[in-house]
Amino acid sequence: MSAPPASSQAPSDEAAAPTILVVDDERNIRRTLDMVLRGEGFHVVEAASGEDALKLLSHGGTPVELAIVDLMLPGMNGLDLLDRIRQDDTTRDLPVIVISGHATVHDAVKAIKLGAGDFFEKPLNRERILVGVRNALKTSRLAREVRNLLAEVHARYEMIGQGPAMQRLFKEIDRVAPTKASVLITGESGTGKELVSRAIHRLSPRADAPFVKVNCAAIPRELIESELFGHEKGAFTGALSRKRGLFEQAHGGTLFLDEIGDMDLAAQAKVLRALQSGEIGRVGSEHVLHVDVRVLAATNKDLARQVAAGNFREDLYFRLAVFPIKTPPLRERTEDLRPLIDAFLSAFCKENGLKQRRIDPEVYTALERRRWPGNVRELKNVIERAAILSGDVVTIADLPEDPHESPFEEDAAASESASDGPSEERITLTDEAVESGRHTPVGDGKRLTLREFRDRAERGYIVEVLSGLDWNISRAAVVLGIERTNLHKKIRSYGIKRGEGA
Ligand SMILES: Nc1ncnc2c1ncn2[C@@H]1O[C@H](COP(=O)(O)OP(=O)(O)OP(=O)(O)O)[C@@H](O)[C@H]1O
Repeated sequence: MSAPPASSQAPSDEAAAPTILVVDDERNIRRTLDMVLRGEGFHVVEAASGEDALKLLSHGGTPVELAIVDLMLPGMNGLDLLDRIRQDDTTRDLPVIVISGHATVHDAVKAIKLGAGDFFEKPLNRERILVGVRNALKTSRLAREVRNLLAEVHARYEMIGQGPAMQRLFKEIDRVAPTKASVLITGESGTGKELVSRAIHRLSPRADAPFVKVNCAAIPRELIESELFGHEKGAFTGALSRKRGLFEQAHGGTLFLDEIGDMDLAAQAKVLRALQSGEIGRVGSEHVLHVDVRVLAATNKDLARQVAAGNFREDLYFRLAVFPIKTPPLRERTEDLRPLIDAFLSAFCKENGLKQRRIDPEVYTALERRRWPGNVRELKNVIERAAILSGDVVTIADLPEDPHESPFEEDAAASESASDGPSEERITLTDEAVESGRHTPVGDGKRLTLREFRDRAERGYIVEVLSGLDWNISRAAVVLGIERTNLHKKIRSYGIKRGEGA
């Protein structure tokens, strides 16, 4: 292979040329790659072993932008090297292409699962190398840009979201934060309403003053007034000393009234008065205190409906909803699932001193199919649990059952109407007969068709696997080697009930 002339897509000058690390113990392969890549204007550094490659990567100097690693290395092999690269914070995102001979295609597949971007088979082909290298560099640059954008967004709002719904939300936060307007944040539980309120405070001119949160649902009705406005010593039984209320504590800053939909009507009247006049009085005191507080409120209830039902004051509703913001449910922004999953997994491992995990791509697909009624909070819990259960790679077997999707409950109706499922009347073989291979008909002496026999055997095996795995569908699907959705279908069509065969 002779060095080709530089092409039009070659990096234009030496300073901008990406550095590519070639790791191979065979000198000829290193020379070939060096010639092909240098010919295209790339900068090449070489290592003859995994150990040398790690030294080179940790050495500093010109940052390596791509590594090409042979899987068959003496000492530390290519898979181990890849694993080490992924475990190190400084090289975790380095794109890696693996080189494999025919004998190691299986390992190459394993390497791709471990995060290798591509693989070159020996003998090496010049065009294949150049296309692979350019693609890997382009993909990694795009990924870096997305990461940087996400990091910027995260630093500003402390929330993750790259899809249009979240971009709209961020814009609304930016608009309203600098003002003193009250904001009513509505949205389903776990969608980030509290995070929105904190972002508004942080991005407001009040950022250095207190942010005080009140959970209106958690304070007993008889205590809410003294909690919000404070009390004098002896104002009521149990008022052993003078106490500042939350409005007073938030003076100059922001008061966040969470679960406002659960505040009773008497307290609502007092909050309204405080908002209208800017004046509050401690319980048991004649004194009037002037407070400068910006109020943010949140609820997962339909407050307009609460107003119509007479459970919420209309005047307070309008006072709070000067600027309404709605946090979108997770099922309407599935494009945010992957960045959320990655961020939760990485943060959880870091916080708990665990080795960073990789994610089997099937995990994303499986989680994208869920409905997430508990929204981001539910997703976070699922990921943290999976991180605890998993090994180096989080797989679908580490995911808990989706509590909102049980095929067993829907079974009764489904199995009654299932036309292609096995008919109870016609199937006469017992499980034992199937297991022992005795295909003798029983009952009316009619022989089973092959399809009926196969269905019966399949049903019995699925029940056995499910009951052995505590009826965990994700794990059973892995053991059976089929998609979860396919297993769901089979459970329905065979009319399998949880607990049967026990
Ligand atoms: N966009 C997001 N990015 C990162 N984490 C998020 C995001 N949205 C929510 N979370 C996380 O999900 C959990 C729930 O968020 P939060 O408490 O703000 O929701 P909420 O809507 O106020 O819930 P509730 O109505 O039950 O009080 C928190 O752990 C929060 O950090």
